[in-house]
Amino acid sequence: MDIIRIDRLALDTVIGVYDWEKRIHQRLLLDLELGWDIRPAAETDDLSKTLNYAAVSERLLEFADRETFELIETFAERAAALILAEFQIPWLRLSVHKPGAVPQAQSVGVTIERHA
Ligand SMILES: Nc1nc2c(c(=O)[nH]1)N=C([C@H](O)[C@@H](O)CO)CN2
Repeated sequence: MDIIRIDRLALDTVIGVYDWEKRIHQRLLLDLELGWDIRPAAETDDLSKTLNYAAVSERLLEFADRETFELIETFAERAAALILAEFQIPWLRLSVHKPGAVPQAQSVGVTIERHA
């Protein structure tokens, strides 16, 4: 299985367990590894035969803009389910980073792997 990557996709969303967090937007950074066979696209040089990373990114930005979350775990699971279902991806690994959540850390986060 080949991998199509999206690195450090920046999203602003309402996320957090504390009351003050429910009144603001905070930045999340996503790393995605999306399982895909890239050979049909490489052989034909045809975008329609591959997974369009721009379309995936746009869908995630829209999702983050419309929804609210408490936990980054919830964000990760729901984002993974959405991408698996809508883009016919067999497998993905998704990391969600929340920069600044712990002042002494560059970021905190979760990583999940899911199959369709
Ligand atoms: N495992 C988690 N721990 C914490 C989360 C979370 O989403 N998952 N969230 C918070 C707060 O929202 C924090 O980010 C505020 O700074 C605390 N722990």
